[in-house]
Parts: sequence; C-alpha cells; structure tokens
Amino acid sequence: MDQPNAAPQPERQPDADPAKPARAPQRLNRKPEEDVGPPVVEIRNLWTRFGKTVVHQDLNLDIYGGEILSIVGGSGTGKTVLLRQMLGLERPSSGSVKVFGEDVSGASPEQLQRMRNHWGMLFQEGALYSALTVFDNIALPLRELKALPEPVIRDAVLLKMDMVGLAIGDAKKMPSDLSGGMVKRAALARALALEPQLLFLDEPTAGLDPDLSDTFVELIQTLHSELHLTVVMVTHDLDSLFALSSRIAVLAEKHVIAVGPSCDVLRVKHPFIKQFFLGPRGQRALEVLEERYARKESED
Ligand SMILES: Nc1ncnc2c1ncn2[C@@H]1O[C@H](COP(=O)(O)OP(=O)(O)OP(=O)(O)O)[C@@H](O)[C@H]1O
Repeated sequence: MDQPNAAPQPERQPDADPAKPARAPQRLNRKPEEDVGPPVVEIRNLWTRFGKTVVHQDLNLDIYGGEILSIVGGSGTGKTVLLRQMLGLERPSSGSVKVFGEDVSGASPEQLQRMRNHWGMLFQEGALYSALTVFDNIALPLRELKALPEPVIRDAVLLKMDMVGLAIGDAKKMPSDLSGGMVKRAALARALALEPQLLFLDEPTAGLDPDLSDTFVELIQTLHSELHLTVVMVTHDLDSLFALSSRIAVLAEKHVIAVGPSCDVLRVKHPFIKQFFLGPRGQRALEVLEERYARKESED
C-alpha cells in the first residue's frame, strides 16, 4: 500500500479538449507511479441513461496492468452498472469501454465470449449453480471451451481448489453444504478456472464475518501477486478497500471525481469522500490497517 507522499497534482484527462478547462470535480486522476504500459481497461466519455435518468455523464477511467483498482461511491451512483459495462453485460448509452484494447461496448456475442475467456468474475453472493457440485461449478468454464479432455479439466479444477484453500473432499459437496466463506472460495476458484489476466470482484467480502473477511482479503492479496492479476473491485467494505487497493476510483456526481492511491484520494475535499472515508468507520479501518502494517513490520 502506498504511504502518504507529495500532494497530488491535478491531471487533465488524456483525451480532454485542451481548449476546455478541466471540470472542477475532476480533482485527481493519477496513474500508478511506475511505468505500467497501456491501460488494461480504458473507459472513455461514457454516458449511461435509463429513460430520463442520467447515471454516468462523460465518465473516464483507466485501469492498469497488475493493479487492484477499487470503485467506490454512494448507493445508486452506478458502480454495478459500470462493472457490467466492463464485462459487456450492458452497453453504455454512448462512449466506449475497451478491455485489452478491444471495444467491449460494440462487440458481438461471439467476440465477447472470446474476450471473457481472459477475465474472471466473482459475483456478490458467490453465484454458484445450486444444482452442481463444487467440482462441476469450477469445471464449468473449462467444459464450455469444448476443447479440453476430462483428465486435464480434473487436474485444473483440483489445482484451483488448492489455490483457494478448498480440500479435495469439498469437490463433491453441493453449494448448500458450504459455509459462506467456502462459497466465496469456490466462486473464486471458478473465476480463476481459465487462468484470467483480469479479475472482477463485486463486493468480495459481503456477507462474511470480520475474521473470514480478513482471511479472504489475504487470499486475494496472495493470488493477485502470485498470478500477476489485474483486479477491478467494487466494494463498500473499507477494511478490504484499504487493505487491497493499489488505487481507488470514487464515483460521485455521475462521474469519477478522484482516482489515485488511497492516501491521495483521502486528501480530496469532497463531501462524499469526507463522509465515506473520514467518518468513524473510515477512521477505524485506517487504524486497523496501520496496526496490521506495524505488526507485519515487527514480524519482518
Ligand atoms: N436496467 C436498469 N433500468 C433502469 N434503471 C437502472 C437499471 N440498472 C440500474 N439502474 C439504475 O441505475 C442507478 C445505478 O445503479 P447501480 O446498481 O449501478 O448502483 P450502485 O452504485 O451499484 O448502487 P449500490 O451501491 O446501492 O449497489 C440506480 O439508480 C439504478 O436504479
């Protein structure tokens, strides 16, 4: 996690019209410090309208390889819709969403299916198929490829189960036999089945008690660094937000008002940021994180 450093310099959107002043709320739009190459996800001038309701208005966001980018915002600010647009499950009213340089917003179902083979998605509540065993749930994306022999699928499923901390004996269990934490692990194993480079997480710790949530956060941290994943996460959970995020993108006023490392975003003077991060919950989450760092440092 980045430690507080120099005050952030406001940066103009890369494709903004130089003749126009940067919009006042776009206070911060920082790339990660090191040279990380072109964005893995590139959202440009995106508008989303449902009837007369405008959810996103000229929204821009870049997500870079290897980072964990978390999207936060108040209820109804369009986080889930944005995630679904990145996954090609919904189309924006205008603007573009590119993933690995390919336009998701205009892709055909066949193109989308091919693209999705490079992404994994962990939905809220795990979203396992209740009629399938843990093994068959994880095997599903591999079987859908219709290219792999069953012994290869078996090995891949067992490897993924091991990665997420499930025992071989769990393979035959039905989702209804699993605890909340195990459902998350099985869903994560399924999201990783095709060895994606990009992983989308929707509220990954929702429904877990604090201990299970911490364990799951550690698992995501380990997998992120071992598998060199790029992770895009939507979360309300401040503990996992601070523990995991390389950068945080804040949605308010129908667009991204700030994006950068948590230490920089916390300094942006905006009512939502103040209320969300600097209220009692935010302070507690920061204290927990500081304690965790102090413990880690003394252990090292
Ligand atoms: N298919 C749809 N038709 C009409 N309105 C929709 C549709 N999908 C989403 N919306 C509206 O768009 C807005 C953004 O929804 P979204 O679910 O993305 O919010 P969110 O930021 O994820 O909220 P929360 O944090 O409460 O889950 C909401 O006002 C929602 O009612």
